[in-house]
Amino acid sequence: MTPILSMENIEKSFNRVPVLEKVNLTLNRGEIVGLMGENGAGKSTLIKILCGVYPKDGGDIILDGKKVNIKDAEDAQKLGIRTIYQELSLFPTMTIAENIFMHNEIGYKNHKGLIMPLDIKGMNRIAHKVLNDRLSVDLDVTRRIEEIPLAQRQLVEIARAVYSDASIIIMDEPTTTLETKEKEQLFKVMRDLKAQGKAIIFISHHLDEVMSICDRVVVLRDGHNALDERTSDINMNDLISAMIGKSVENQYPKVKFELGGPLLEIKNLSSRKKYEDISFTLHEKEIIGIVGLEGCGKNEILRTLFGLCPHDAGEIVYKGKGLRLHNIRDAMNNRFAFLPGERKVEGIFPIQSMAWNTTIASMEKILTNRLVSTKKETAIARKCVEDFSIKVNTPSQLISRMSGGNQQKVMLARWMQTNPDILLLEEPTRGIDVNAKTEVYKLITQYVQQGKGVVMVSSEEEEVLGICDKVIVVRNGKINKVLDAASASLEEIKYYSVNDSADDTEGASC
Ligand SMILES: Nc1ncnc2c1ncn2[C@@H]1O[C@H](COP(=O)(O)OP(=O)(O)OP(=O)(O)O)[C@@H](O)[C@H]1O
Repeated sequence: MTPILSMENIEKSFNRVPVLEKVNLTLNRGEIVGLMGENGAGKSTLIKILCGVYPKDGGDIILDGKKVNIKDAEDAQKLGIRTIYQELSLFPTMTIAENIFMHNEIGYKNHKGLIMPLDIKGMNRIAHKVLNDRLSVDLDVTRRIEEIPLAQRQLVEIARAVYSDASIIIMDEPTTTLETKEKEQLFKVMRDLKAQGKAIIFISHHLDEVMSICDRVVVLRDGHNALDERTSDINMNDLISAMIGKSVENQYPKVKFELGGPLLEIKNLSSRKKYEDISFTLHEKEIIGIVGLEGCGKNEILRTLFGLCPHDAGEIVYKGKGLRLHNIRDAMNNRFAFLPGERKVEGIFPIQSMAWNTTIASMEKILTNRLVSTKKETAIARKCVEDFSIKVNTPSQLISRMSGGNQQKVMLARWMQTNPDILLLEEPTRGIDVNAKTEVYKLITQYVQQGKGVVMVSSEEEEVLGICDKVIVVRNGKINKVLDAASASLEEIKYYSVNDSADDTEGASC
């Protein structure tokens, strides 16, 4: 059978630095192929070439047996290639139906060929049918995108691809912001699309997801093909070895330190409609994880500690003294640091260099006579490149031209540079590959060893159990359960995320 897609010997360099060297990727109808590799391995670049974002320097793209020349994104769409990026491209103030029909509107053409007026009823009916019949999803298509949760927005993007009759659908880390139940729904939709003969490329750093949903996996390493195998013929260790050239002995290098005195005491903290009566103590050398379903209030609790979310009752006591955190400046003056989860929106300064982004929170270190010393800035950036294994051509490279995972490492390096006493982390390893995750865990461990404290919010329950001392499960804005990470299980975290601890039954193993 002729593959629907065959990318052969694809080559690409940026500023004469090779990023892809003779890379091959094939895809068959009704097949889901996982595309994996370390941060900076070249996955997004390969996909962007397929979608017409970047021109290739060499090699061929063959669709259904015919060589094609994809000049731009419009070309790719005409050829039936659609990408669903993490940052969705929907119009928030328009309805689900209007988004599905964007650029494909139906209605009555006027004498200039413009579609006026639109057949709103007809579009609503068809949009509902696409969602219902093709994706088995029941949504009110007259709702605006801004009114629906992220997971549903992703389904709308997929519906748009399906309606435009895409035969190749590329999903770039689609599960990063999804909860377990939403992931299951997405996987069901992917299986349905596969049964309809669609071909899917699934990019993910989650080995378990790739092993469970993909038929085949292609691994890139440093811009070369490192593995192309059916998932049924390999195991996770094979995948890790192909990605990083060695196996990971212990993904969570947790060291249990004897805790010091109280560093931060949170007493009956409340913020109207967000969370209520939150109390816990963070000790020196302690890592606390806060978990719970999306919207439970966990992020707002963390953000309050960095002056980003106001609270209207309760107390924050830091090293024995009551603290007022009105804004970020207050928090930074008290040596608090915060790594936001939405890297692209709140983290990076895209038009600045990697070095600039690394040092922006610790400017005092790079000043000479009150002027920025580029020499000092570069020296710090170079040290961070080494300490955090950051892949970048030079520290002067624009951060927006770095791979997603490497941008995340720069964010962490930025805040570590401030030498904080308390590190507040929101989804610290989002978009980071398996090897880099372990490096980040090691860095966090070394950091708390110096008597510092970490509070982190993460939707990756394994990581919370793997590196935290204590796990606080928040449900409906309240602390529902506090678990000892050393003895708790994933099932307990999931259970207390959706069930009140007051209703504990024998089914809950706690
Ligand atoms: N526009 C660009 N200009 C210069 N270099 C670039 C550009 N885009 C990507 N690169 C470089 O190409 C390499 C591969 O990046 P790419 O984004 O393809 O990696 P990736 O495998 O998708 O990584 P991640 O898992 O972190 O998203 C990186 O070293 C990156 O810095």
